Amino acid sequence: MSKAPSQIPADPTRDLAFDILCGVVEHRRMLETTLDRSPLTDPRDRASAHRLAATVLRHMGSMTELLQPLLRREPPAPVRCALLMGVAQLRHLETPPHAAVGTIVSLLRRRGLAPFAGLANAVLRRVAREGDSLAEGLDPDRLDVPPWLWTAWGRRARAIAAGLHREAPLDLTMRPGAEAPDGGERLPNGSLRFPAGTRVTELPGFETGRFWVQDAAASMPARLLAARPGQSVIDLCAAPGGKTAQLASAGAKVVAVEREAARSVRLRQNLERLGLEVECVVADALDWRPAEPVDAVLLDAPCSATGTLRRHPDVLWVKRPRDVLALAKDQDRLIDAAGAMLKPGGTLLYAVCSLQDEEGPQRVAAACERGWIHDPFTAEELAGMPEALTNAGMFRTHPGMWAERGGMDGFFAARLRKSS
Ligand SMILES: C[S@@+](CC[C@H](N)C(=O)[O-])C[C@H]1O[C@@H](n2cnc3c(N)ncnc32)[C@H](O)[C@@H]1O
Repeated sequence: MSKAPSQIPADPTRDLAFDILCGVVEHRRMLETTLDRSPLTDPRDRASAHRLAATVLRHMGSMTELLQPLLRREPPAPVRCALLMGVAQLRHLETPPHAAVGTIVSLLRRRGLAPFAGLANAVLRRVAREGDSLAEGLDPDRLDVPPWLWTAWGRRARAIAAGLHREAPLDLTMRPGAEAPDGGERLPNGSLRFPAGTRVTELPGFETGRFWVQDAAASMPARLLAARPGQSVIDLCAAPGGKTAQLASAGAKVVAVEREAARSVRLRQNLERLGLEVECVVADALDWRPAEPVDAVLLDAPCSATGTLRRHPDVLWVKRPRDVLALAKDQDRLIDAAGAMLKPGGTLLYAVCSLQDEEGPQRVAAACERGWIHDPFTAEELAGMPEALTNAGMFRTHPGMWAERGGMDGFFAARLRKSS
């Protein structure tokens, strides 16, 4: 007999994970957007919901394939999301089978999908019993990446996919001269690495601003700009401020330009915690211009963010090829806006957290056709991360690099000079 709704146990964590997944699958809504809108306040519940949803998104292709022989017809999208949550609990999150099945059956009843509760019960029990044989012969690396991305990544695809299946560690950038918290691994590029799941706010020195969170690869563009004390630098597209903090703590006079007012508040809060003085401007970098042209601009341009898929696996299923093309056009416009802020001969450090050729090497080639001069990075400049130096003197990483150390985000950077 089916239970009356009042008898169904509440489970806000799984409800939120379900909402996140339906948002991604049905509306191409980013995970953070649903999380931001959720009324759930308990940080542990939010973290659990995030973990469950992210696990589904990381393994979505292979888990969908595993379910295929167990379904006679295609279930509605929300039911598929619930089934995937069940499979993730059984196969990737070590939830005991009775809880993995029971929680999904309850979820379907709570969410007005009671007619599918029997199906979920039968299908998930089979996955619990026969999951290993059902998974035999599947290629998770290939299946968990949408075909357009697999093709675009070419020879890097398998290594990137393997990186996607690992949870990202926590990397910190230290303020110059600050004492490092115990227990971290010092990486060759200078970042400090802690295991995945480490809570940054609990590390000694967080409140007093001795460090900030920044993936090892993400710390490289500002390191490569090598700002000098007193040098005027504009940081375009600045929030939440990891690169601004690097430039300011190197002693540069930094103006940080951010278009979104809410993100600019976060930028200011982060800089305040770090005790760094920076002029923060809320403006569109396409229109804003400094009073005087400057020596250097760092442009960390908005992009598809495919380089961050270890932390944001929703990117895989939300972004489309046409998004990459639109973002690439925006990047051309931002590069030329940066040109209008620079002195003749000034330096532009263009960076994106993208793995796509269209956002990266192709933008540099297009900029050179418009009169910019590409100034290659040298092996000495990239001594801390030599594997990231491309033959053309650009900086490029992907999540499969440094696999034995826990990987890194995908980033691209190149140095351009404004013609004199
Ligand atoms: C990739 S994030 C920047 C990350 C940041 N540089 C850091 O290291 O912490 C891109 C940022 O650019 C901002 N943005 C996008 N388009 C912009 C524009 N035209 N002008 C200024 N900021 C923009 C977004 O709001 C977002 O905060």
